[in-house]
Amino acid sequence: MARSGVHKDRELRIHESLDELITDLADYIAEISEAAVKERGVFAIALSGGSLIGLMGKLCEAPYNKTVDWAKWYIFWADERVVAKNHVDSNYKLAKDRFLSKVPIIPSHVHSINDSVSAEEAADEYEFVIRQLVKSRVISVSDISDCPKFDLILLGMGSDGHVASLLPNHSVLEEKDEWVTYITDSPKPPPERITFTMPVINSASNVAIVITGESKAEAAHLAVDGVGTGFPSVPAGIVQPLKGNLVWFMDKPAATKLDGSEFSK
Ligand SMILES: O=C(O)[C@H](O)[C@@H](O)[C@H](O)[C@H](O)COP(=O)(O)O
Repeated sequence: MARSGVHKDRELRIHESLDELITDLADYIAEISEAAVKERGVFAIALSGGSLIGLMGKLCEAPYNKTVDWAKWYIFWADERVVAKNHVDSNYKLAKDRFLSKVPIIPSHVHSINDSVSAEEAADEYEFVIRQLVKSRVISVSDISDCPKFDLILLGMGSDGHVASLLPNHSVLEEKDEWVTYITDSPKPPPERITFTMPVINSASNVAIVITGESKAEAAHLAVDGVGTGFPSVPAGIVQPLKGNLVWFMDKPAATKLDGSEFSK
């Protein structure tokens, strides 16, 4: 690993190469899955869209395809584009084509959104599904908020610093009451999306933000270094699980603008 350590209270794992990042990410996910299955008998994981899914690809290969207890996995989306499930923009389709169809996850454990209703209805229905699964303890519950406590939420970050579909300078960032909400004006197409709210992300047991490429370097700097400085950070900088762990996975180009010689070289 190029550099790994705590920087401004954040656990950063900055990798020399994408291959190294991909292996570390697979090991990290496999370890959290094993710990959750040992502790709770199940593993509830929320995915995002974008480059993240390709970066998880190693999980479909040996040894992970054999060693991970796939039958205990329950899949959710931290955000989803409100398009048909077979649409090229669908995060479900992306995950299905590149990951879910390659490992023995039980189809009924895959909880995607209803793609035949409006964004608002899809968000409401998705929250209802999550509420049922919290009741049956497939998803744990936070002991400090009334929020669900996912075992792991995986996030990518846009070059504007958004995570899930929580956009900078958007009222969606202020949503505190709902678990799942919606937007209809995403600048990154398609415009209609559902998204976990920040309180849900910050109630997870584990959150990973996976960032690659130089186009993310400025936002990574604002997110990681902007915290505690008194000025509003980008949405990624507001991710800070209240009682969970947060790990930032980066490649070197994404880390080039971080403060401090140790991390920015
Ligand atoms: O559906 C989406 O668009 C996402 O879930 C979004 O939050 C994504 O993770 C980031 O935009 C990063 O995407 P890239 O890694 O492809 O830049």
